[in-house]
Order: sequence, then C-alpha cells, then structure tokens
Amino acid sequence: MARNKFDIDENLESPFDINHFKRAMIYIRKQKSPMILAFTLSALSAAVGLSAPLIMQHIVDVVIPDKAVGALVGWSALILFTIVASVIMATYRSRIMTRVGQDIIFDIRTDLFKHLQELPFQYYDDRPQGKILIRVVNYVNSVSDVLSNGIINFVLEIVNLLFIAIFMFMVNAKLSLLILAGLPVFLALMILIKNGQRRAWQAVSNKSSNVNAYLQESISGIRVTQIFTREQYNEGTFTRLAGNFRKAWMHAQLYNGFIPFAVDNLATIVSTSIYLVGLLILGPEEVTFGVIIAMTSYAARFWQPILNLSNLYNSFINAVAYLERIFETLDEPVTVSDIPDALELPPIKGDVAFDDVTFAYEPGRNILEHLSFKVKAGESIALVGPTGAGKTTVVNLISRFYNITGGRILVDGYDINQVTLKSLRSQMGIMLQDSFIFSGTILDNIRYGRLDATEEEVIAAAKAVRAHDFIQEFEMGYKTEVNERGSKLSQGQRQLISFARTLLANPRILILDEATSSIDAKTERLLQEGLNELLKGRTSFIIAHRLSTVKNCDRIMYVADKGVAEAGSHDELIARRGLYYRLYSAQKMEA
Ligand SMILES: Nc1ncnc2c1ncn2[C@@H]1O[C@H](COP(=O)(O)OP(=O)(O)OP(=O)(O)O)[C@@H](O)[C@H]1O
Repeated sequence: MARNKFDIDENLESPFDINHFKRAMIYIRKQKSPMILAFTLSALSAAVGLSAPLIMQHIVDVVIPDKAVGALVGWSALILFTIVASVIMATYRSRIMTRVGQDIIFDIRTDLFKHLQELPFQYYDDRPQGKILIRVVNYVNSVSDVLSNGIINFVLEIVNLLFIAIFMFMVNAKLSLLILAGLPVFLALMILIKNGQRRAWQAVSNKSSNVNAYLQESISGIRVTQIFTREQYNEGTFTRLAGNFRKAWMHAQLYNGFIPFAVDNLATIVSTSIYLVGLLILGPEEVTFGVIIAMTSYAARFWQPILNLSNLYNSFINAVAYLERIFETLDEPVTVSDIPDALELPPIKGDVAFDDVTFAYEPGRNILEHLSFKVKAGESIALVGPTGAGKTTVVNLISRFYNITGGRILVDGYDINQVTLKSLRSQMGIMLQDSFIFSGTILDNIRYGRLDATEEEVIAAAKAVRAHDFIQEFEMGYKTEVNERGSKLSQGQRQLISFARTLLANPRILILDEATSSIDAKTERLLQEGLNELLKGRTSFIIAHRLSTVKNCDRIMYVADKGVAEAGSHDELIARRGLYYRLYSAQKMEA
C-alpha cells in the first residue's frame, strides 16, 4: 500500500463484494448454537404475536355479536398471554444475542491483534497509527451487531413476512394481493439507490479513519504542537477533518432517511386502498368489518418487516465498508516471516557476515549497495557516519526486520533468511533508538523480553548498566509504576531501563543504537566499565554519534555512500586521516 497521510483517503474497493460476508461466516459459524436458539425464540415470539389479529377478528365478528361475555374474557386473556409470552422470549433472545455479538467482537479483535503483532516494520512505516487503531476498535464494534443480530433478524424478518402473508391470505386473498402490489415498486427504488448508498458508507469509513489518524498523531505530538504554538492551526485541520466526517455522515443518512420515507408512503397508500377496494369494490358481503380490521393490521405488520429488512440492508452495506478494512488488515502479508521448513538457529557463537548486501526501503532507492563485511564472534563493531547514511538500517537487517533486496546475511554461517525469526531474534539483544517504555512497573519493563527472569537477575542487569541507583531512589523502587512511553522518567533513565532490558536477555549478539546518547558523560563512563565486563565474548554492534563512546571498539566502520567507506581500529583510522579522522577532529574541537 502506498504511504498514507492522515488526510488522504484509503483506496476504495469499488464493487460490492459479497465475499466479505462469506468470510465473516467463519466468525458467525462459531456461534451457531446460541444463534439457532435465539432464532427459535424469535420465531416463536413472532408467531405467538401474529395470532393476535386473528383472535381480534374472531372477537369482532363472532364473540361480540353473540354477546358471549365468558368467551370474550377467555379470548382477551389469550391475547394477554400472547403478549407476555412474546415479550419474555424476546428479552431472553436479546440477552443471548448480546453475548454472541461480544463473542464475535472478541474473535475478530484478537485475530486482528495477533496479525498486527506479526506484521513487519514496513507495515507500520507506511501508515498512520490512528488508521490501524480505528480498525481494531471502532470498525469491529460496528460490524458485530450486523454479524450477530443482523443475520438473525434478516432471516427472521423473511420468515415473519412469509407468516404474515400466509395469515393475510387466510383472511382475504384479493386484499392480500393488493398489499403485495407495493412490493415491486419498493424493490425498484432500493436497487436505484444501492450504489450511491454504498459509496456514501465507504466515505463515512474513510472520513472517520482520517479523523482518528489525525487525533492519534496530535495526541502523540502534543508537546511539539505546544512548543510551536500550533494549537490554532491544528484546530483548523481537525475542524476540517471532523467537518468532512459530518458531511459524509449526513450524506449517508439521506439514504437512510429515504427508506422509511418510501415505506411509510407505500404502506399508507396500501392501507387506504384496503378501505377503498374492500368497502367500495368488494362490498360488505365479502369484506366484513372484522376482515377490514384484520387486513389493515396485517398491512401495517407486513410493511414493518420490509422497513426492518431495508434498514438491515443499509446496515449490511455499511458493515461491508468496515469489513473491507478489517479483512484488508488481516490479509496484509507478513512479508518478513519464516520460510517453509525454516531451520532453528542453534545456540550461536556470534559470527556475522554481510555478503554483497543490497537493500532498499522503497523500490529504486537503494540505501545499501553490494555491502560486504565479516565480524568474528566476540568482536565489538562501531558504526559511525553522517545522519541518514544507513547505520540503523545495517543493524535492522541483522535481525531481519526487513528483507534485503540482494545478497546474503549470515550468522554463524547460517543465512538468516533460512532460519526461524524467533530463533534468530531471541539470540540478539537489540536496543533501538526509541527506548520505548510500556505502562507497568520498572520491573515489568526490564523483564519484558525474558518473563522468567528472577528479581535478582533483573537487579543484576540494572546494576550493570548503572540504573540500579536511580531506581532505588524511587519510593517503590523496582515496583514503581511508569506510564506508557515512560513520561515519568527522564530520557536518560528511559535509556538505562531499556539497556537493562536488552542485557537481561543475555544475548550473544548485542546491538546498541544510540543507547547512551541521553546519558550524562559520567554515568556513561561508569556504564562503559560495567559493559566491558559484560561484553566479553559477545559480538556487539554499537551506533553512536559521540565518538568517545566507541573509540575502544575493536573495529570502527564509517558508513557512507551506500556502504562502509572506511573500516579499522580507532588508531588505524586516525592514522589514515580520512573521513573518520575528520569527524573525530571536529568533535574534539567542539569539546
Ligand atoms: N522506514 C523507512 N522507509 C523509507 N526510508 C527509510 C526508512 N527508514 C530510514 N529510511 C531512509 O534510509 C536512510 C538511512 O536511514 P538510517 O536510519 O539507517 O540512517 P542512520 O545512519 O542510522 O541515521 P541516524 O544517524 O540519523 O540515526 C535514510 O536516508 C532514511 O531516509
């Protein structure tokens, strides 16, 4: 999918695709038993309710003229019973269906979440988070009612319609045909508005997605907004997006409103015709007063399911717009995944080799070209070089967060494409530039990658990276609750916690991307001492702009021009007086 900004509508899938519903049956089928029970209750409730007009007809035409008071009480009690029974069954059905709806939401949502966990970095690079969130939260909610109650009601309304027709014909066939005559007109109207209605609901889904994306982005970036006092400008953008949503919604409602309007008018015309045709044309011989009462009641009842079916149809059209988005997410290919019969990478020593590696995030724009280098187990490698040169890219490729375009990357001689991602990544300790902190305690955060780590191990890791002291200073120590993104912590504290988390995994290969950039020089020096001990025997890749951090690495690789422009130890590169020397001299002068 193309890159997508908050105010760019996602592509619409033009023709109505019934397969979305067929596919949704996977979720519905799981609820078969409660749905059949709910359906039976509804059918019974409807059938019991439908007998009331017949009883009424009998009371008016037979019981009242006979002045049979006893029978009148009996029949009235029966009507009361039908109403009570019908209400009880309807209430029980509603409880069952609430549960079914929630189960469907649960199933779709967990499937979506599971898939989102597996989608590669590239997926998240390409779209606003808000557009992903809205699918899991709002769209799933919006389709659940249609997939549960909607399906049952649809079948029920059809059965209801058939029952009403049978009862109607039992009373008077000619007047029944008159009631049915409005149906073709109504169907023609529905077909006429179908496409416009569908497009209107797709627009609603797009515009709500845009609002969500901008809202999410604005909340994440609120600090920058306030620093640059962009509040008013952003309000303008939000107002525009919210206005677009309102417009799309109002437009879709026009179609919704049209349906009851058409049904009401047709029902009124039909009911009036019953009086006219019944009394004036057919005459009192054939059409008694009781027949008129029963038939007008059936006419009203007949158009009610039609109205309900049309509203359901409208909800189906609406739900398809959301289902499209949900299934699109579920179908998003996991481009970085295990090949069939992928090997389990055995416990590694830590050799890494790039063999003629070419890589592009976007086709036609290579970030690395024909890059080759070998790193022996236990070596410490520094990656330095200008901003945007590709240092992070190199380390992201070692863990196979992206697929390379050409060449091979080997770990202990194994092509990383041939081994399972889990066996590869679980042997690496990766600390990304964004030291993300999750909501929970500091202990939970350090233990994030190794849930079985003991408290002693957590503390040892924290001590090694010099995080222990500041953690102890919090009143609750390791049990201190931190917010998502660690807003209670300083940037340096976040880095230290994230560092401890990486070390706790006890990896053979350690990747540190600007791991100490926010840590003061003194703490960094102490941390370095602790690390020297810990890094012994492990392969490490360290990216740092502060060259003092990486001076002592076994080898320094200067990344530039889509590859490694210079490589060697600090002393070798200084003696060469090339790119690294210039960078180092510039930093020294600044200091
Ligand atoms: N997800 C992405 N999609 C497309 N292009 C990207 C993506 N990530 C990085 N790039 C591009 O790839 C190039 C290398 O980026 P990379 O993050 O590897 O650089 P870096 O050397 O680590 O930079 P820095 O020192 O600023 O962290 C940059 O030109 C950047 O624009």
